[in-house]
Amino acid sequence: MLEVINISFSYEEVRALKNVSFILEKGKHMAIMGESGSGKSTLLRVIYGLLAPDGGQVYWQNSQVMGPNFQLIAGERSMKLVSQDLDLMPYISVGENIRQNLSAFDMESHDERIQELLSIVEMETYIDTKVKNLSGGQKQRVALARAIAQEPEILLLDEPFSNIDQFLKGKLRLQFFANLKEKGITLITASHDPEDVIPFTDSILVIEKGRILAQEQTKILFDKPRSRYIASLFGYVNELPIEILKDKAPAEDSNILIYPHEFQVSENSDIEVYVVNNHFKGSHYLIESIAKDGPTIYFNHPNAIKAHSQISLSIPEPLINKRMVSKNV
Ligand SMILES: Nc1ncnc2c1ncn2[C@@H]1O[C@H](COP(=O)(O)OP(=O)(O)OP(=O)(O)O)[C@@H](O)[C@H]1O
Repeated sequence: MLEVINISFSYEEVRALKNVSFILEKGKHMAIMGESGSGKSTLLRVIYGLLAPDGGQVYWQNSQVMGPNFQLIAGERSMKLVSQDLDLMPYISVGENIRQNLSAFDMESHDERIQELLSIVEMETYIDTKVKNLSGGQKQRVALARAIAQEPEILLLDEPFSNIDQFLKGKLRLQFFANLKEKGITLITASHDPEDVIPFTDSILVIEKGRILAQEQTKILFDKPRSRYIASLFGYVNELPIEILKDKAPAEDSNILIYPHEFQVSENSDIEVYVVNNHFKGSHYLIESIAKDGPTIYFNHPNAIKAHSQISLSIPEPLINKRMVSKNV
């Protein structure tokens, strides 16, 4: 079990982490999500032992992770961090970069293991290529393979797929995360891309301005987000005044959060909108519209809808109660 207890950290003027606490069970996969600058990378660096916190402690399997002031080589040995700067050696080959992270024992099995690791990230054909000649996405894939060369107990990933193209990303994520689960490796992934994490994590830790807003199972967080900030981590969300539901509106001074795919187009319903624009999304259109009483509403529809058309939208009843948020959040 990883225990992060009351961690605070400042970079001179900036208080990057404020009283951060959470627990992660061994073998579980968790994402840290939050806007740019919210403290995700800093938190990973404190957990790994690269930064010494101003206050608080980190424990892995009941022993304390000692920070840089207590170790000759910074970084906890049972963990691996793949940071945004990747930390590869540019002038040696892909294969040799990985070999550097394999154990000094069992040397006869190294070639086989390097092949196996490169196949997980689909880089077998680059084994002899110097790292300096790779693209940004290819370097990320080598860094991922290198990080699991000697199966760490915890893997910490900072925006691990940010430079990898869409063609490969889907398959790579499936293969890579499935491999970690199979090996029982505990995982923390910092990301602001919902596609990177939602299908692959057991839970999400939401962070804003260095404070934890929520730690919840992924599906629960999506179904019942407590604020627009949290819902926005899953993609675009509409925040509408509850009065838009007319006589169905509960007598509360709240807003309601609705994702674009949740609206239903139905005749004579409460929300009448005029279509402004259509945005093609591949499997559907995202329709931009304006409600009669003012707010802009985005909803999904299988087809494009003519601009200026009048459409009636409804919100499924079960969503109404669980999506109300205070107007001040
Ligand atoms: N080396 C540094 N010196 C001073 N301030 C820093 C340093 N690194 C980060 N910060 C500040 O600390 C805060 C948290 O930064 P951090 O990099 O942890 O955020 P993040 O959530 O990982 O952002 P991103 O998603 O853009 O990578 C930000 O306000 C940032 O400007």
